[in-house]
Amino acid sequence: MNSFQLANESSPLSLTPNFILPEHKRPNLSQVTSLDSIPIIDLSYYDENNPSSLEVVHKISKACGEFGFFQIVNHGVPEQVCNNMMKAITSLFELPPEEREHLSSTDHTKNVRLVNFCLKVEGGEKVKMWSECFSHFWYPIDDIIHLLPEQIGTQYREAFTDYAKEIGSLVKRLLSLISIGLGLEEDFLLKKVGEQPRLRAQANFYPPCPDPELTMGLQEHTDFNAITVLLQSEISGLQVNKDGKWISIPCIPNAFVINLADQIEVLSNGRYKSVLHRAVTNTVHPRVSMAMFYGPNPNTSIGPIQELIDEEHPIKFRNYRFSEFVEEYYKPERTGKTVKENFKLEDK
Ligand SMILES: O=C(O)CCC(=O)C(=O)O
Ligand SMILES: [Fe+2]
Repeated sequence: MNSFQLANESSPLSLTPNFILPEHKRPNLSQVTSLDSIPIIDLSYYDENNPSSLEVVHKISKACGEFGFFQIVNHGVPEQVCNNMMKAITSLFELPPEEREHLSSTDHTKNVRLVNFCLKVEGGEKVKMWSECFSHFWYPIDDIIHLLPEQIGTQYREAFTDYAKEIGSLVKRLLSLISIGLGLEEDFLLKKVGEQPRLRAQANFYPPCPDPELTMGLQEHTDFNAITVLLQSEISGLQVNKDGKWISIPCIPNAFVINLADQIEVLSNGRYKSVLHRAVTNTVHPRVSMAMFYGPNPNTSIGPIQELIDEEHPIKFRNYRFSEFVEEYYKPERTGKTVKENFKLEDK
């Protein structure tokens, strides 16, 4: 791919001033470390009939508390299903800009939308991100797949249908491992989050960028759902914040990156973390990723789980309806601050 044109722009992408971040928001790539990394967990060691597999539960629990992120291998999702998904996403972003433009929308409530995100800088102009993202609901898959517009061809529909079914089962397994790790009944989180989940998928495309130091593929954020399963192409770009430092996440063949999102942080009363992460660009290779967000239905009431509140762990967040959180997230005047801070209780 030589040049890429964002769907809502009239000329090929170039590093014009509206993509250039103010200095304090730039990625500062020389400070990023690859020495530390998020844990890699082999799920094939987990067997519910075998107590030694509690080691997997323990590893996940530790990763959730320390990093809020981990990678999983031998997760049981066929390689072919993942490859087909990646190919379909790549083809989608190869559609001519005028075809993608029909999908463009700034309305976050739309079932299907294509967006070029912006960063609202306090006291400044909006800065465009060096990426284009295509998102839509993914549950129940057989009901939503035919709602995708015509230009989303059969390659994407077929690949996505297979992929969504696999990820649906994988998330259920992960939620049960995470529940056990928290000392809860195995189906606790699934019941809480997954009765009638509201799930979005987001395919991200990051074209090569002439100067990755000046721009960002996706600005730092925490995910506001419950848990995210990320599939990335073999080009790295994801970075995770650990104790104020950025760590770059290596690409491992046939692995998924799992991250906890805000609702699990609240439900676990802060024991598990939803941490800041971002995507940076590179000068040579286009990069593709697919984030499958798994979150509660807007009517679900969320708050720290009773069993996880005690003298040593005083309650950290107030109760709310998930729709309230989402509303706060999309407030136009919102700038950098992560939304979960608004639901924190004062330290006593
Ligand atoms: O592309 C990536 O690696 C990160 C994507 C991401 O964080 C998101 O879609 O929320
Ligand atoms: Fe994210």
